[in-house]
Amino acid sequence: MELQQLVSSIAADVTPDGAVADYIPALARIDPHAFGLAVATLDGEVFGAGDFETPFSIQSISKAFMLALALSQGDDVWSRVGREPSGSPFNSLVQLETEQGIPRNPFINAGALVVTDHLGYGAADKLLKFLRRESGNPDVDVDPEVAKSELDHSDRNRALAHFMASYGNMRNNVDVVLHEYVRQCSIEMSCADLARATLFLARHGVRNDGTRLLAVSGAKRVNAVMLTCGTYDAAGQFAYRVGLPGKSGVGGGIIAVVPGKCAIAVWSPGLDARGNSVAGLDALDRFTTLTGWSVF
Ligand SMILES: NC(=O)CC[C@H](N)C(=O)O
Repeated sequence: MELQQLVSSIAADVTPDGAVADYIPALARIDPHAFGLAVATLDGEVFGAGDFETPFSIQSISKAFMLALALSQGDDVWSRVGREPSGSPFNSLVQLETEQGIPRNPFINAGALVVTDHLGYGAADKLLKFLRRESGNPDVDVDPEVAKSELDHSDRNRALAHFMASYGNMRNNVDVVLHEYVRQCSIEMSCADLARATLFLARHGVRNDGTRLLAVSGAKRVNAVMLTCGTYDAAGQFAYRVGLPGKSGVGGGIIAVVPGKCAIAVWSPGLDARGNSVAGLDALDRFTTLTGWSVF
């Protein structure tokens, strides 16, 4: 089947379900029935269906790009954050105390706060610049309303950051780190933008302009951490059903990578209990089952 036909038939077959994230009030207003799917092939061509051009809040999908940016500067971030699945919710505090303020991985909130701190002041602007270039969309930007809403409801993330600071694992002021973090999470992109922006991970580290962000081994590592940790305490289920490196966000988006072939972005705001898009997971499951494209 042609890719366009495949993407359209998956979009026609899935049924949006689940509950919209409401702990960030600005996200609670999104239509839970929206659904978009885009597949970008290595040459940058995009096949999309449904609401694939509608911008949405990328939330924790930003964590995958932030890790890539941090690793493009070297490996030293690994002295401050682990790379094991947490088996705990994305905003959990419990492991931090027994593990002396070193978060399990860069894709739970604690880990992403450390990566943000590692990149320091201007981290969100650096990410924005990268995403605009890779997506080819100069209008990619932060939604200020979501950023404010998130900052106004950031007690949990603030607690995580202060707790890590107490172990000496925060270099910058917690307010600065939180400001950078909520801006990254509040970036709005469409599935088409995200699929194009994720292509460097399918191209073993090579950006859309042919330059390299990461060495082959660096891209392998980001993909590996996405596979094992990208969907929090559902990473086992995601690997089982989808069989690809993936990263989700509570805005209802998920990116996934087929190394050497394509990047996929799917969006449907209804979430399951672990904070992953119900229809997004279903669509990716169908995609890898129908194409046989998986890392296994
Ligand atoms: N899983 C997510 O997408 C969580 C991101 C969200 N901005 C938070 O910090 O809680």
